[in-house]
Amino acid sequence: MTVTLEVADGVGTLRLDRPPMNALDVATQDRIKELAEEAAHRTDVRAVVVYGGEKVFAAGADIKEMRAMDHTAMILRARALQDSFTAVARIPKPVVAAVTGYALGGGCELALCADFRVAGDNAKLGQPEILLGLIPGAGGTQRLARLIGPSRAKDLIFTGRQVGADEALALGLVDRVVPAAEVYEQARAWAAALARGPALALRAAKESVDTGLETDLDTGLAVERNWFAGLFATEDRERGMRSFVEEGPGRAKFL
Ligand SMILES: CCCCCCCCCCCCC/C=C/C(=O)SCCNC(=O)CCNC(=O)[C@H](O)C(C)(C)COP(=O)(O)OP(=O)(O)OC[C@H]1O[C@@H](n2cnc3c(N)ncnc32)[C@H](O)[C@@H]1OP(=O)(O)O
Repeated sequence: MTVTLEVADGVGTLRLDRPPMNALDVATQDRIKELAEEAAHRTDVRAVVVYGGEKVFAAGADIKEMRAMDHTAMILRARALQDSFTAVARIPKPVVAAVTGYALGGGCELALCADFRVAGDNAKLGQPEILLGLIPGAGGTQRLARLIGPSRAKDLIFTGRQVGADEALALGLVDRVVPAAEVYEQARAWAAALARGPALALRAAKESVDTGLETDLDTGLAVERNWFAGLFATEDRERGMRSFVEEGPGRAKFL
């Protein structure tokens, strides 16, 4: 199986395993969607790590498979591909991408669907589709521009160039750079800390920020206030405020 979901201590690891470069063929794309939806619904999954293994995150869509495709096949396939990655982006829980080695094309687009990206110091990210006469087709033109800004996104998409970990950090494309051997450990620790947090409040925060990026300010403010008011009905809110009042400054933290 090219993609698995391993769950332990509240963290679900969505693991790509299609040697040598985790090229994302149709079967892998469809499996990512299935497991992202599973992770979204499982109550024993409170945070997710997307991981490609020690050597590579994913070198993109499977060029050898794509080469055999014609325009009509791609018209039929393109939406399913976007939906596969959107399923990851729509997981209503914190998602951390553990980026080792290459995250190119669809690989970078998959990492963009996470809330956070931890990159190894040898990581290389980019959207090289232009070198194939294409553009990103799995959400990259939208998510990359939203994350790092339109001109920086256009630089990477127009040129197809790869950026190393330090430049990716400076661009805001990744959030943390760690020694390559520690990527999964650090990403999982981050996810595990978030998994200890108030699940509904985390879901509310993610949905409010993400919806706000996709709509007008009034609608975004409406989403925020509905979630804010709704959270007053939760035990986490009771517990959090009680802890502050009764325990003072040393009150419990989850991060
Ligand atoms: C009927 C339906 C059919 C549907 C089919 C398609 C579905 C829809 C898909 C739509 C996707 C749209 C959005 C995404 C687009 C893309 O991602 S386009 C691809 C972007 N990625 C790239 O351009 C990277 C290509 N790879 C490289 O540049 C290099 O391989 C590398 C990553 C820089 C590593 O170089 P190096 O270390 O020198 O290793 P190599 O020898 O090049 O590679 C090792 C083997 O891995 C194979 N490989 C690498 N990348 C891919 C890939 N993307 N697809 C397929 N295979 C890949 C490479 O061929 C080598 O294989 P072997 O020679 O057999 O060892």
